Amino acid sequence: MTAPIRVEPEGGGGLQAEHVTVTYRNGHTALRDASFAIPRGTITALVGVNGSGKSTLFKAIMGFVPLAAGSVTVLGMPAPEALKRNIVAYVPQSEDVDWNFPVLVEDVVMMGRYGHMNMLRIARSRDREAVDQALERVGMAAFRKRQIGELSGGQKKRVFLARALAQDGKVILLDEPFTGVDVRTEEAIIALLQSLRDEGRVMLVSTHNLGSVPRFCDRAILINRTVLCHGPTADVFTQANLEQAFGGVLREFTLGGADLHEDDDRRTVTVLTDDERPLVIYDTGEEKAAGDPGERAK
Ligand SMILES: Nc1ncnc2c1ncn2[C@@H]1O[C@H](COP(=O)(O)OP(=O)(O)OP(=O)(O)O)[C@@H](O)[C@H]1O
Repeated sequence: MTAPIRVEPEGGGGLQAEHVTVTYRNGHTALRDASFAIPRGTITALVGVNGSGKSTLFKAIMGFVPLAAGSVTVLGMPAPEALKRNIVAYVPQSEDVDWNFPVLVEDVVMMGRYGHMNMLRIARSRDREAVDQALERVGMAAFRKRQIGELSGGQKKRVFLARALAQDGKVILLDEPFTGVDVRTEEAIIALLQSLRDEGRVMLVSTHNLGSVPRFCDRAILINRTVLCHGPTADVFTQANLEQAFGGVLREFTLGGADLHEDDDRRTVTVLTDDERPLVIYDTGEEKAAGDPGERAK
């Protein structure tokens, strides 16, 4: 793979990683020299093949795994400081959660308030209000007395989103929030993320739903054990960049000519998919000027 890019700091002081390297205890380096910068008030997609280091990046930002090198800056402060101030919320992948743990939905959401409480963790009225509002906002208020393990996959995702809302995270990391959810729930989650963006929060969302990314993400990061390319979605989400990031893993087919038209129309439709919702690229058939391929690896 190509060498990582040099990142110019961008305005807004949102979330910035500089030369981040993560090596697990077994000696495996899952991320090497990964750098990117995301401004405030944006939704950024984190996209890459299985094992490319998406979850590792989230865990590194959250301080769950140590950085072997590099640094992460959150809203202009070092990540450990931002974590101490409860600014970063994390919605983990479903596989990373023990659903058999006997806990009510409202208790899960209250966990988002722990960082705002004292050592005894006694909830005050503002904590309870935050939980109520968060449950309302994700449409799960009616389920608050249910055991978390009794919910469907999409409902569980919404509860964990509510926990992040109750925490009032200014930076929200979501690890595959759309996996296993139906289209309606996906739409509801996207609408929620958009309203959080409009409040000026920073969202980093890992996803395999390539088709949804251009629709709701302002920016994208392509990752494969380092950051290959990052920037505005329109610059990053090109066929060439995605093919580089996914190699042979991506399914791709292009329809044109007699497959698509009964005349000599030169337009084509290309479908790229990582086996979730596909990205569809319409080619007008006109000669394209050489575009700026995002802020990509040189
Ligand atoms: N605790 C760990 N110890 C050692 N290696 C690990 C550990 N967790 C993950 N890895 C390895 O690090 C690499 C990156 O894993 P990671 O979970 O970050 O990938 P991912 O991009 O989130 O993948 P997916 O799309 O499948 O969720 C993989 O090769 C994985 O096997």
